[in-house]
Amino acid sequence: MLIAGNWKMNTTLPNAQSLAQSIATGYLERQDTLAPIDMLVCPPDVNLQAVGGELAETPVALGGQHMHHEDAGAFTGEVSAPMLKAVGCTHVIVGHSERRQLFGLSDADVNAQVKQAQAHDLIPVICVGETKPERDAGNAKDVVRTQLHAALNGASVAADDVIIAYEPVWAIGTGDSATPEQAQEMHAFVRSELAALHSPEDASGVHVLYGGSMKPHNAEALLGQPDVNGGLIGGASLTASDFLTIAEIGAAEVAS
Ligand SMILES: O=C[C@H](O)COP(=O)(O)O
Repeated sequence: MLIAGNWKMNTTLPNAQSLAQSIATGYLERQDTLAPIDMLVCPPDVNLQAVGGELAETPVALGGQHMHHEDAGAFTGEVSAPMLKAVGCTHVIVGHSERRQLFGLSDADVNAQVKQAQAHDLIPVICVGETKPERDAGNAKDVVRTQLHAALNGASVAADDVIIAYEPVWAIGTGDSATPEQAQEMHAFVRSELAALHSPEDASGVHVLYGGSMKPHNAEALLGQPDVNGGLIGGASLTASDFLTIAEIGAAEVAS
């Protein structure tokens, strides 16, 4: 079980420090409860180092939200895997739908970034998911299959090397999450595709996270699905109490 927060383009430095302090304090108060699960936060790049400092006494991991597939060079505005590593990141989100839709990220870009992350011992959290028209047309699984196969072409699918996040685009930031049944159906499909691509052994160990309006009120039902191994949480990760409540729900699921 991995509970991950994607802060997106939110938090100035003081806000990020304050949020991270609250998460650290809350984590330490609940550490016996939360010990069985993994946690990750992905703040804006400019706040990574400060957030890492605030979380230093906890096992909460640090991740980037995006990165370029080259080590360095004339790529104004981008960050690289070595830069993320140097500030303490262990993970990086790759292929978020907002990067795909708003910044033109292609499947080929996602693939290059996945391989670059793995080459630098960063675990890519690969986001896949369909739009509403694609779901309504009955194409959701085809879209996810295409994104998944493209992202993982030539990459490692060992459980320690990759995380998949199923994020239906229509559920992101809308308050309209997938139903637990919809999530389970797609997560099982993702796992079957991973098994076909590589091996059932690898596929069974890969974390497949759900993202899209996961909140304290719906986390139990979503995290209770057998193929849902955690959440990639946007809005609710910006409130420490909500993020920690979801983590507690995840821990309870592990314990049950
Ligand atoms: O990366 C996180 C997802 O886009 C979910 O965001 P959300 O929880 O605000 O819907």
